[in-house]
Amino acid sequence: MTRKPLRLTIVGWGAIARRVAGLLAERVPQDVTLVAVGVRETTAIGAGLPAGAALLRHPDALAAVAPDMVIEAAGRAAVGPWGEAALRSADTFVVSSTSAFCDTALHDRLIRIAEDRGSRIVIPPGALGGIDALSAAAALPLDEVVHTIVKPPAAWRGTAAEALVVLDRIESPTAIFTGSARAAADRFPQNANATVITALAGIGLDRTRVVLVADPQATGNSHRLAARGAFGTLEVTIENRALADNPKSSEMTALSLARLVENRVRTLAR
Ligand SMILES: NC(=O)C1=CN([C@@H]2O[C@H](COP(=O)(O)OP(=O)(O)OC[C@H]3O[C@@H](n4cnc5c(N)ncnc54)[C@H](O)[C@@H]3O)[C@@H](O)[C@H]2O)C=CC1
Ligand SMILES: O=C([O-])CC(=O)C(=O)O
Repeated sequence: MTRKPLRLTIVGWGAIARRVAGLLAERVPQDVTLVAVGVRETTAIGAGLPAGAALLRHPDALAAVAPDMVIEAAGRAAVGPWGEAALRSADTFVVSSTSAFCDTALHDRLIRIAEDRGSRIVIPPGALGGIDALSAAAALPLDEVVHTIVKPPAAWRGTAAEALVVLDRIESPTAIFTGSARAAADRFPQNANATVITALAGIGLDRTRVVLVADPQATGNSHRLAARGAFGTLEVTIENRALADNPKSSEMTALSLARLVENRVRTLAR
């Protein structure tokens, strides 16, 4: 029996969205159709929108394209409106801007809609490695989870870090934040989404400890997860290359999203 191509919509058309669309077009062209791209009403779209993909300027337009899966790769503000519409019209809503889940009311509202409609919210591993192990380990008590993110100063430009340190002048690794995952993702929504992934997989937003570091010697974005509990201990470090179009976001985030979609259409998921 032949499977019908997966009808995919991506919300956002920035560094991650374009990379994911490119990877899927290259790797599984027959199995996935990008039926639409969701943008803000004010967004000017340059060249590069795949042929046949509709441009949606409002979440209400989602129902008409009948997607199977909607991937958000836009920003924290997009998760609520696009998520509500996606969970009503698609079976799966995949969230990249996971900092949105610091808002408990939003989290609960999306869960309620998903339960009502029989749809699912999926949190991909994003920029991280080892999330599968942390999530499995959380079936037993966890004592401690620490997530350290190290990025070059350029990745912290345009964020709350600028009020704390003079990014152009730092000469050695400098901690710009230490605290909970909730506070990290709230203050650094463009740079600390991954801490929410860790928190949701492990011991939650308030118990997960986070350290954010600006390092003038760093050439990419590194994430170190350290966890201790009844399962044993875990230490995973990933040194990610940043995406060419956005130094704040890692290439791995796009690769991981492409894998998630490919696994949905592959006979052997891996
Ligand atoms: N979960 C994870 O591990 C990671 C998550 N991220 C997050 O993923 C998101 C996308 O990242 P990038 O592609 O690198 O960012 P980007 O800035 O390159 O692209 C975002 C695009 O979304 C559009 N956009 C913004 N708000 C929108 C809205 N309300 N509705 C529709 N479109 C909107 C922008 O115009 C832009 O084209 C960001 O929130 C980023 O912080 C990034 C890296 C890792
Ligand atoms: O988690 C985020 O917001 C982005 C990040 O650190 C990465 O892509 O390495």
